[in-house]
Amino acid sequence: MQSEKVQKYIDNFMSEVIRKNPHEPEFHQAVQEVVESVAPYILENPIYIKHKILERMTEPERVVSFRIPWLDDQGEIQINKGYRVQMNSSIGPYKGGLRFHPSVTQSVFKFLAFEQVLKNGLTSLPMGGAKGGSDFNPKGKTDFEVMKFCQSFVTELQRHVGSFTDVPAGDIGVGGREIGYMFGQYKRLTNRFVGVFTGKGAEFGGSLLRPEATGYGAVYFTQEMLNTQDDSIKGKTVAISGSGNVAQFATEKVIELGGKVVTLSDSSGYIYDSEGIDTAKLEHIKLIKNGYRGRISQYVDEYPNATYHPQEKPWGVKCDIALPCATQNELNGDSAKLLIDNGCKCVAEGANMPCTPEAVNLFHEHKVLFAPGKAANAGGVATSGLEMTQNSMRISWTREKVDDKLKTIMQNIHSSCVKHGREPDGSINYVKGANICGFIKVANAMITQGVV
Ligand SMILES: NC(=O)C1=CN([C@@H]2O[C@H](COP(=O)(O)OP(=O)(O)OC[C@H]3O[C@@H](n4cnc5c(N)ncnc54)[C@H](OP(=O)(O)O)[C@@H]3O)[C@@H](O)[C@H]2O)C=CC1
Ligand SMILES: O=C(O)CCC(=O)C(=O)O
Repeated sequence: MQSEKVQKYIDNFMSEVIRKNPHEPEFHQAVQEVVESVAPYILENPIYIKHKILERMTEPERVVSFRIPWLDDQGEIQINKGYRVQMNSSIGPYKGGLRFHPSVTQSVFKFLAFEQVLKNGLTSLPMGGAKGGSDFNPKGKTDFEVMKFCQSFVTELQRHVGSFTDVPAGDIGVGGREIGYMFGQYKRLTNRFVGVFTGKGAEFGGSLLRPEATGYGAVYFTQEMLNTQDDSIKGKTVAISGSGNVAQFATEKVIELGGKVVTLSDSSGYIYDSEGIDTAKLEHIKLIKNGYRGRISQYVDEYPNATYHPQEKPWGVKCDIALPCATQNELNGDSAKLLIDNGCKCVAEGANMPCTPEAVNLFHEHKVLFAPGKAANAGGVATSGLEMTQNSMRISWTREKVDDKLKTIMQNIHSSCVKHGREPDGSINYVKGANICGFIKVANAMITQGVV
């Protein structure tokens, strides 16, 4: 419960954000959460009010949107819409992923870019925040069509990015295949072999462990949260949503640490395997999703003891830990109630903003350990930062070295959340901790750089 003065500040601020950014519900949601966390801190430190930091932080430095024409395999012209939201460059070049999914809007990219600014601030690496992508749907497209689309996308995007300007990476619908095509086209257009994308193939400058980093990092963060209660992942039952990059590698790390993953999902439904998804089963899922680009339902063809639940989410199963790793707002208040009633004690967001505000409030109310995405999934962008470092130095670190650095970064983010998120009753509000810590880093850089 906020004081009357703080609540008034939040309400006034949000009504202005909504007035200036109409019809952008995801962006409003992301800003509201941050403002609620930082408002008391800002009111105690009026320098941030004088410099209008929050007003500037919620206005993107630049938004570009553009046409992407390309020819499909039938020779027909297709037209998609492209975006890049360059939100904040006060602590480094813009940095953040590209999403290819038919559901994207400017609101989605603004929320993702805003989250990215604070997340990147938490990593302690010099990266500003951006996000972008297209309403292109890679599902059902041939490799050749994906390549032609990526080439057209980069033909416009290349004007706005660069290794000292803006360094995109992957997100939903964008993995190693797409980054390879985009890197190739950028090199061809500019005649420069530079680290303008991260998540590249290891043969041409990609960091070892970048594909694994978001999922592994989310599990390292979960482990840190459990450590505060003298607990661990070993022996725990874990429900995971999604079956893409983040979900696959979160599953891999949970298995390695002795936990039992019982669910994975995609946008069509979820699978439940009461015996647990072991390494061999996970390899089969990787083949289905990355090799055939198939559906998670195909898992039960190979493992008939498991069950498939079409059009449902996995949050009704009994578990100790939940890792939502698919997309925004996939876990609502009703799902949170189910998880709490079934004894779930820890939730860490592998995806960006997968839990609705109602769900987050319930987790806090019931003292469920809850990690927001900007802290828990920061391992991906942090390892992208490590890829940028390796590219600048023209060297390649071993997998072990990158993993050590990733672990340390996740531990440091956890400590920062504890520092700023400790409540009077001793519990840790990781949302508050992450938001205040990310805010301070970016805000102080903005003040130092003047009114820009
Ligand atoms: N990749 C990275 O390094 C990082 C990713 N993230 C976040 O993690 C999340 C997952 O990204 P990533 O694993 O890379 O993406 P992928 O494209 O590899 O996988 C996405 C997964 O989520 C499912 N999904 C997508 N949209 C929906 C939807 N509307 N409803 C239900 N399921 C959906 C997909 O199912 P289907 O196959 O049916 O589409 C797929 O299983 C995103 O929120 C992303 O922003 C955060 C930090 C870094
Ligand atoms: O690696 C990156 O630059 C971006 C990762 C990303 O998109 C995210 O953290 O949401």
